Amino acid sequence: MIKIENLTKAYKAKGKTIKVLDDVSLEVKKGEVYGIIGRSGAGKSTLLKCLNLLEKPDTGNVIVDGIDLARISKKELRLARQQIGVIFQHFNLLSSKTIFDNVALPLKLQGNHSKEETKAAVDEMLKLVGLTEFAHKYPSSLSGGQKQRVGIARALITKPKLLLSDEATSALDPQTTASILDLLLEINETLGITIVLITHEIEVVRKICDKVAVIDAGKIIEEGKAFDVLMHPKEPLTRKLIIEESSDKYLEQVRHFYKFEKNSGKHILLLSFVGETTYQPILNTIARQTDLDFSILRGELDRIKKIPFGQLLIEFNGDHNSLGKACEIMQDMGVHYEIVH
Ligand SMILES: Nc1ncnc2c1ncn2[C@@H]1O[C@H](COP(=O)(O)OP(=O)(O)OP(=O)(O)O)[C@@H](O)[C@H]1O
Repeated sequence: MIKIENLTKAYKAKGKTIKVLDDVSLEVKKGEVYGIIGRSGAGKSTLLKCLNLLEKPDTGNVIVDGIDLARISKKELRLARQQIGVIFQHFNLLSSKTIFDNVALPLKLQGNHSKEETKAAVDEMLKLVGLTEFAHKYPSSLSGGQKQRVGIARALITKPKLLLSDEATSALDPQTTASILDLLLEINETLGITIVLITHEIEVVRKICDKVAVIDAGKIIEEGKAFDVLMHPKEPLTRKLIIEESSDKYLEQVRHFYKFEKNSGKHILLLSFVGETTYQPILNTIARQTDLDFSILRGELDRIKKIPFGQLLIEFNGDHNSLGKACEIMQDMGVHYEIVH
């Protein structure tokens, strides 16, 4: 669906050249939800804007649905953009227009739809986002989550194949964020629309992304299935994003806490369970087959997209042979473990 090849982009400011995208290549398959995560200033917005040529890359190719957007005429680009919907962090609604007119706007700009067609299309979109009864209200009377629903309806009214999301949930509280992410997932699954989103929140990646790319200083430093990257991050920055913004924070706290008890003879392990292994009686098995005692320091169950996973932070007490045996058992049962201390 999307192929970005060797993209570079630099801005000139005050006589200096700042390289914002540095040889970025990535591929998004049809129907995927693809997340691009990074810290502020990493180049996320610039990369997203290159996907619909709102920013023109200095070099490289932006191929969307087989068309290299950087190498077509303005007229062709206008047509290609009709296949790309965009939603924004601050919704970008027109405050002087009703919800109905905001959603109808892209069709009006296309200029070739009858009043009846437009009404039918807007009604369909408002139903999809659950705002039918808000058609004649104005944006100022809506909550943030409702405004974003209007933004989504407006983005989808031209029936695009691709939806770009520019930090669409960053201005929303956690509960509203969850409902908007659910809506995006429903749209992806029922309408088959490919979604590319940029975010600085690992939670967004965890909830809806199939794939994720981590961007830092204009370079993609890690890329892969969201599940693999979240469970086994390779790069220190990815790990930091996960630890800073998710409940994995406790791992850092434990590292800090146990730093003073180096010779305690205790071993702290973080166990990660994926899919079916989540439901296995691993601790029971270890207790029966080794001389280790254990205490559970912390545990949680969650999902990455739809795959269940669990994490347990365990303090094992016993000799190294027993610990080795426990590690073998975990390996045999498909449980990933990390010796924290
Ligand atoms: N039009 C511009 N002119 C000059 N510099 C720019 C321009 N747009 C972005 N930049 C610079 O490019 C870098 C990347 O900006 P970009 O907005 O792509 O990052 P980001 O990862 O989206 O950050 P944030 O999450 O804070 O929005 C920043 O250093 C920014 O100051």
